[in-house]
Amino acid sequence: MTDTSDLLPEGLEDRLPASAARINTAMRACLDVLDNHGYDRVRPPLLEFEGSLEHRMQGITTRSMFRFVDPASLRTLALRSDITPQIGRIAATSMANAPRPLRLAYCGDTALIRASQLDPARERLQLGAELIGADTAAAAGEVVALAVRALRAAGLTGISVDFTLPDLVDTLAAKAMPLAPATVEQVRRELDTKDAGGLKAAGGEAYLPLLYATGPFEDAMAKLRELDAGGALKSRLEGLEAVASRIGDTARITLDPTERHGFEYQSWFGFTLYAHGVRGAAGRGGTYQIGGRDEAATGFTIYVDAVAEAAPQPETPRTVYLPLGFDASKAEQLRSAGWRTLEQLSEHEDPRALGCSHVLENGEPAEL
Ligand SMILES: N[C@@H](Cc1c[nH]c[nH+]1)C(=O)O
Repeated sequence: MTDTSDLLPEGLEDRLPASAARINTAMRACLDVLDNHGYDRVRPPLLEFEGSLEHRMQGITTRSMFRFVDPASLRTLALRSDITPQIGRIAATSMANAPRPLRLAYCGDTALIRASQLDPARERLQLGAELIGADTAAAAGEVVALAVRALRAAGLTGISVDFTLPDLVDTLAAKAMPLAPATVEQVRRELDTKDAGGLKAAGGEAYLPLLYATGPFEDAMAKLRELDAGGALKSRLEGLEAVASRIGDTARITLDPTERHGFEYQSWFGFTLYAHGVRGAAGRGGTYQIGGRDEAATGFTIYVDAVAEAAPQPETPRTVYLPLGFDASKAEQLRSAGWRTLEQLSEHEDPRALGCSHVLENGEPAEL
């Protein structure tokens, strides 16, 4: 019987060995790719002052974060729900004088008060890279290509990248397709729900073609180009072309120019990563502005738990049982040759039940 005090809160779970091993394998594969591409790992803390998480980037609210008063400082702390704003803080403060572009990588747990219906988990392992000091098409291209490489290294297949233009409505509403400030949000909402009738009723008739400029990249781009009277989107569309050419055929590309779910702070460019077998998104990224220093940046975050679930099962390592009185130097030799060892502690152990595939016999591993 489980004592109720042993239960975990909703959306939180223990990762037992098989699941932890999958996560570890995926995490290592992705981190190696980031390191190989010159991204230096940093480790911001799990919690910090609420204000510093909130003010770093536009559109972040701490409402979805766990918050409490710190008995030491008597100030409100928040548990991070996203690591990117922390990287922004590091770039704007302790690494403000580091040469640009600055390439940083990270991996750590995040927590959310309220999960979504699609993904009930309230603890999520984020892993990512941020390229600080550039939000050009070249920077975005590097970042998207890197994200795709990381997912491939984790063993994922059928990778696709869905591009979006998070500030599209604002850009168009400013001049090319003017909207009264009061109707901008309404138009955005109708575009979110892809409701043509609602869009017209809200006074956003001019925005109707945006509803249809979605799908496979080239087709959707052709429609967007048609719409771009006056060239308000010219530089953005060229940017998208450049990013797409960088990805080549390593991933399928689609475009949904008005998608803004999950893009609270991204500016001209955003993307969502999908892959075969991954429930929901495998990751997300885009360009953004770091507050305080007002510096442009581009980056991505991979949602490791989701990725690990879909990644191929890591190979079961060969484990050799070391019976009482074994030769320590032989055991050391086996470990350096890639074996996993397990020492006998007492009589009457069952090496097979303990996960061993071999036993050390006459100085050599013998199959069990
Ligand atoms: N941290 C963002 C994605 C991102 C990273 N860099 C820029 N955007 C997320 O998890 O949705």
